[in-house]
Amino acid sequence: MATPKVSTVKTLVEKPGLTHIPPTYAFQTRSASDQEIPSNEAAGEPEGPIPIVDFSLLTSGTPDQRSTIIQDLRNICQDWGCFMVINHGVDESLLNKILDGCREFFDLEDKEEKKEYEGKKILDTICYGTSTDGPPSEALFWRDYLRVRVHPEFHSPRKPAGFSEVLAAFSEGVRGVVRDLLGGISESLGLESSHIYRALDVESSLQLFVANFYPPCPQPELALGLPSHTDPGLLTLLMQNGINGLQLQRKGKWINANIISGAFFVQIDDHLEVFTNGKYKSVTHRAVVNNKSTRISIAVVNGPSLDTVVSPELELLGNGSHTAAYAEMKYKDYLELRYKKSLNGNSTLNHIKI
Ligand SMILES: O=C(O)CCC(=O)C(=O)O
Ligand SMILES: [Fe+2]
Repeated sequence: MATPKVSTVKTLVEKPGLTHIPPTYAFQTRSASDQEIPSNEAAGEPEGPIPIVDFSLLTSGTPDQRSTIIQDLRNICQDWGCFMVINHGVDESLLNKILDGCREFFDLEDKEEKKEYEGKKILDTICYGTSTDGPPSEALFWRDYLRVRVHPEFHSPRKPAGFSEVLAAFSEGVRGVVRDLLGGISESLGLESSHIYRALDVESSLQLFVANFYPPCPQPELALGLPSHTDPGLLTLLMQNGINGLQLQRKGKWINANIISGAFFVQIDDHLEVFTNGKYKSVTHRAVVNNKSTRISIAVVNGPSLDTVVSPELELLGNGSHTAAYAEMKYKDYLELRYKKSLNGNSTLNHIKI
């Protein structure tokens, strides 16, 4: 059956005099798990601010500083599953250029370049769309997006001019940060620094670049930008245009992730949860919207290679004294399974939990 075309939220807000959201975007149609905690109520920071990791101490600190940061990473990954990374070495001007480039992409006339990338599937190279990227559902989300496969082969939309060079430099910079973070995380688990990188073929990592565009919404308390979900990869690095809207589920509450300007917000994803046999859990998150400013976020989902079969690492199972809590699965098959379902609430991880 052909997918009915749904207009983007950008087109919707450009119509003059929009004071109410169309009923298909209304929160009441959401699953019970999203309704339990309405979008802006109960959001706060009950456990103190999100931890901050100084990346420069991991890469060029003294041995003492490095071992402290690795111990911090162990505690943070176990307790929070997410943190902000400062001093990551990716040039601030590059971060600004990629944000500007994404805004220009969303500003292209719909009839031009963007049309070519509509309605594609998860493993297609470039996809532009609205709402979530699973199968069409009755409820819609206040979000347009561009998703591009940038590694192991690099792809890019042809427009806007110069975007491709910026995207290549940005995704390479992110891969460098991911490599060193995975090194620190490996050590935090008592493994050799290069262990995760080698075991999960991160050299050929599937790296997905996702730009999310959330225009002002006239009734933000009734709509959501993205529903509750976890990301499928190993680590997601996220940045934004200075407008907050990301929320994390922590100890049964939604809390606001107020991201420091210029920092990367790092999340543990499903496949680090599998690899660590649940010691480090992937973070459930969602995006709320506001009625004042357009929010753009960029989430880079860094995975193993598509052909890597991921299973709980034997060395972390204590030589057989713990049993594996997740079944093994090829990353490619996991992605296909995940994008067959609608995003709302249910984690794909539940399919492989033993
Ligand atoms: O916009 C955000 O803050 C969240 C984006 C996100 O979760 C995603 O793209 O997977
Ligand atoms: Fe996400």
